[in-house]
Amino acid sequence: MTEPPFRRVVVIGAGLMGTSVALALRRYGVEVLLEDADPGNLRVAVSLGAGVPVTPAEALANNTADSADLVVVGVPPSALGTVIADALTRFPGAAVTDLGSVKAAALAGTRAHASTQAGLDRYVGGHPMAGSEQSGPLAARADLFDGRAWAVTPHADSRPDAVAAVERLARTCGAFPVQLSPGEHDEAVALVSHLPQVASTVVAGLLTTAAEGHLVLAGQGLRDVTRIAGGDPELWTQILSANAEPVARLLHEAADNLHRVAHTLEKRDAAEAGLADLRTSLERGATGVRRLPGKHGARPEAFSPVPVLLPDQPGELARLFADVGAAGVNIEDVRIDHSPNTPAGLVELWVHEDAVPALLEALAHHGWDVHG
Ligand SMILES: NC(=O)C1=CN([C@@H]2O[C@H](COP(=O)(O)OP(=O)(O)OC[C@H]3O[C@@H](n4cnc5c(N)ncnc54)[C@H](O)[C@@H]3O)[C@@H](O)[C@H]2O)C=CC1
Ligand SMILES: O=C(O)C(=O)Cc1ccc(O)cc1
Repeated sequence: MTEPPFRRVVVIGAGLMGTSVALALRRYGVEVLLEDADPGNLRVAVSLGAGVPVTPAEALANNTADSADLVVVGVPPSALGTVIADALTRFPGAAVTDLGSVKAAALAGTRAHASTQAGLDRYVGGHPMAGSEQSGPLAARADLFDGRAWAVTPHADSRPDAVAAVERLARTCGAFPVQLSPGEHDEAVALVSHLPQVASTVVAGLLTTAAEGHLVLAGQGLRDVTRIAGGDPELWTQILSANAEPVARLLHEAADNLHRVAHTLEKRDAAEAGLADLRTSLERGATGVRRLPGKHGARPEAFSPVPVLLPDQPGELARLFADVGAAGVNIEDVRIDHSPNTPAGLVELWVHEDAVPALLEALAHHGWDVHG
């Protein structure tokens, strides 16, 4: 049997993220010790098979301090500085990383709380770019990070072996590491994570006053745009306030763009030029979305959607996948639009452009209702 990638890893904070990391490591037989301030969360994480529970006192008594090679801190942003600094003291032989969404503030908090700056060279920030709008260990998944980016953010004094350990953690969890400075990371996530969160929240907020009868019309587009608005308000208050300046700058820019669109719509009778402005805004959005990388951070590929009507009966999705697989067509992505009160769902199979003719033929052969 091949050697596990780590001997022993301590995860502090066994919520959604910490427990997902622990479950991902357990797949490779890594020994995982779990700590959490909330005994209920700790119990759930242990019952899911994420690792062995320890209290800080037990960790010391068991000599864990000497034998852990890595400590992963998965606590909320406001607790990161104290918990990382404490871990550097308690585990003098280990590299220490965290999963926090904002990196400059985590580093500053660690510096402020560290009893000695000497151990700081074992700290390397980390941020898996995967998660969910849910929190707590019950929502954890071993495959949460598969194919996702994982930001690794060394500071000027980070040791190369600590950086290597964090990159190994990312790869072991199925992600691909992307190295950035803490400041560069915070600028990047302001755009790719924090601005979308606020935009989703603002749109979803408008739904609170909508008439019930109007909400029945909601389709997949609205659900796509508002899913992340369901995230924990306390967690997001901490994330956004820790990255306030870059996020506020982008929000002002987005607000200017929204004002321009609103203004154009109000003046639409005035001139064709107004419509041209509107078209330009819509085209800019379409151009932006095409810039998003595809699977594993690769250049976006030419995938096409093939919508199939799926009867709402047990086993239909499995039958559809089996028919597609038998035709030798690889499904790159799947979206399911299931409107309430309908006896069927719409499944969008995203496949390589070249595979579309073979897929259509196979679907017709097996009697599937291809939509549109
Ligand atoms: N939720 C998400 O989708 C993502 C979250 N993150 C980051 O991951 C970190 C954890 O977030 P989640 O797992 O979503 O939160 P969570 O609320 O599911 O888990 C946090 C856990 O930390 C524990 N905890 C709090 N203070 C502690 C302390 N002082 N010592 C030990 N345990 C403590 C809590 O009891 C809880 O079990 C945050 O820093 C967040 O910014 C990063 C990427 C995605
Ligand atoms: O649910 C999703 O799709 C997310 O994007 C979750 C998420 C939340 C916070 C992060 O710092 C990173 C990812």
